[in-house]
Amino acid sequence: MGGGGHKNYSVNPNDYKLLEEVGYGASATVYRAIYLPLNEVVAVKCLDLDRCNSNLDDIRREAQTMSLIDHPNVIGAYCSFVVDSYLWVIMPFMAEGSCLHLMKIAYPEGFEESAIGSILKETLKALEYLHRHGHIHRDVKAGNILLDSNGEVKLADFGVSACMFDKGDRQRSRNTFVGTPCWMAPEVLQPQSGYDFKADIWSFGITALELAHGHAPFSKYPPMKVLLMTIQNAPPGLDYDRDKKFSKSFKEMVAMCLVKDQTKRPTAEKLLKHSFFKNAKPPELSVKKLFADLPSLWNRVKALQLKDAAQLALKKMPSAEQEALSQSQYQRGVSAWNFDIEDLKFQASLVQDEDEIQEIKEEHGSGKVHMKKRWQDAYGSKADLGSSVSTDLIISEHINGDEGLQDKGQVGGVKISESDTMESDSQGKSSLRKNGSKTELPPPISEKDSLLAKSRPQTVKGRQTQSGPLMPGMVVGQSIPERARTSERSENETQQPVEKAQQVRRAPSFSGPLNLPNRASANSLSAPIKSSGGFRESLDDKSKTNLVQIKGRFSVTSENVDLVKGSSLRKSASVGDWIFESKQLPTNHLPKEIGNSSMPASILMPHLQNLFQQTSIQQLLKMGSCLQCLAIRRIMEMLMVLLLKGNAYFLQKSVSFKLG
Ligand SMILES: Nc1ncnc2c1ncn2[C@@H]1O[C@H](COP(=O)(O)OP(=O)(O)OP(=O)(O)O)[C@@H](O)[C@H]1O
Repeated sequence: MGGGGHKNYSVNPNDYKLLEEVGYGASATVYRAIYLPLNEVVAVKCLDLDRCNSNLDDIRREAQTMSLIDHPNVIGAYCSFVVDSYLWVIMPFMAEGSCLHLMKIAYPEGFEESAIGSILKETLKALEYLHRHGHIHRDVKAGNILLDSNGEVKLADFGVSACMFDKGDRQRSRNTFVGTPCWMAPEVLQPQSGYDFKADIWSFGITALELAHGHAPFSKYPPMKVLLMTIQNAPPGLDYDRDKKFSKSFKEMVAMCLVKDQTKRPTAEKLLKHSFFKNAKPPELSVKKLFADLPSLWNRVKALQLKDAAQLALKKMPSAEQEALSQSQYQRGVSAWNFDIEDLKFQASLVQDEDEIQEIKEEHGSGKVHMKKRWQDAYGSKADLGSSVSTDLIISEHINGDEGLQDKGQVGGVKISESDTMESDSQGKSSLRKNGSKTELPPPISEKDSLLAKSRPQTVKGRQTQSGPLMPGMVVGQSIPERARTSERSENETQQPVEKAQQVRRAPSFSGPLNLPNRASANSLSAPIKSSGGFRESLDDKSKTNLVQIKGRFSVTSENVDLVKGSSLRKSASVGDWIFESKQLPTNHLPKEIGNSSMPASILMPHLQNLFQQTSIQQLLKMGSCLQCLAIRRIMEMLMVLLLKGNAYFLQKSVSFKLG
């Protein structure tokens, strides 16, 4: 397979010894591992096929695409094969993980410009390569830019993401509205506009801001609000007071990428010639030093998990483990959360009148302090990492050589070794450094340890099924298509052993309302809502007539769907996707009783849904209509009243926005 140079990597899972977990995404867990025949460290991404929204053909096609990728700045796969219900993707191990992880752990306010320049230049080379070969990455973000200890930079998640496989007919037939707006170009969000590789240039510009600030613009807002802001507001840029430190050429480069008219955005090739990149330092000079004093990747990951677990534990809300986690994750702009009252409040506030939008525009443009304050309120400042013992768990030397934090179970049928780690954490430090300043870190406390233990997957012996690689021309084991095609089966059905082993992290379900991984996930701490990834094929069949929009990560339709009844806004099977489902109802007006808050929510809900449905998102987005906004807002307020009265129905349901 591609990306592997001339070495051969076997498709036998027993040839890979899984070591520490180094990353966790919407649908996959990534392990550092040893490829035993060569005694070589590799990364193994265990992609949960049950959480993929794709059939095996899509997966195989993507695997074929991957096999053709060969560029030093694009991470390829050595090989891939199926183990139980997991697709294992074997790839080079990037010892410093993603830029997102690095920022979360040590640079919450972003990197310095020289490092940003180097990282972006390497990423842009990757994009130039992909675009030249006719590919759109569609998921450019700091979380998908991986770093190696020598400063090497690689763009990841091309063709391996579960969501990348989620495309084509299946996507269409679901009539869904999927994705996250933060990195998305306006044309991707807007119906009928279509998009091309220039969408990656927009995302690249957003990623530049993400690296500069530690977060993507608007990332504290709920998806719909971000969507509106992306479309209606002036493009974000480096115009805050805090951005004075950045060079003119950096600002100019970002502004070139973040032009709403895609035709006016430069190509990757042209952008590479910009002075900002011409003057960029080699990554070994500017990137390598970023992690010089940091603990090993897996210990950073553990620290992030601990931090999230601690926050979860300290949430006061009763019986709300997931809810609490969702809150915490939501505030961090992550890929998954549950809708509860607070979330609904957020959602309610996302529909703004023009005054509000104007206020945000001004706020954004002028970089007023309270924007920053709000950001800090939501995310915490850099001091979060170490300042609050009660709420934040931090890396400390105690994490190194810790008390069994590693999984000692089996994943995908192969035992994860604790003792066979290739290198001990000799780099472990008792403090973290951020931009030269040190943050002293308290030791973990027992409560946190116990939380972590709780979040560990159970040790379950998994069945080993080596089913062959997903390679061009190769036949995948017979059981796999069946498995892949039944990926939406009920969770009540018999689970595979591996699923059981990981069920603690599999709260996202196919059958229920929006859920969260009820495990502190280092990745989900910071990862934005996962895009569905994959290429949306151009729509040429008649079935698209009800589609409001499908290209890109968003697919908005007005067509009736009968997916998960009663749960209309939920995560897709791959956790990070938002799905706004549409369900036809008689086009009656709201009943008179709608103002009566004693009316059962179960009765009221369909009418609310219907009303939402009547409000075309397309029109809403295009018009930015005050009237519609106000109408929706009013409905949301009524919904709030009901919710606040403790209607359990709503508390357990994902809120439904019928916008299609
Ligand atoms: N080759 C690798 N070497 C080291 N770490 C990796 C590698 N690939 C992925 N990771 C880590 O694992 C994390 C999750 O991987 P990945 O993003 O591919 O999974 P995902 O399910 O697609 O996640 P997401 O939902 O964030 O896109 C990454 O953010 C990164 O930190």
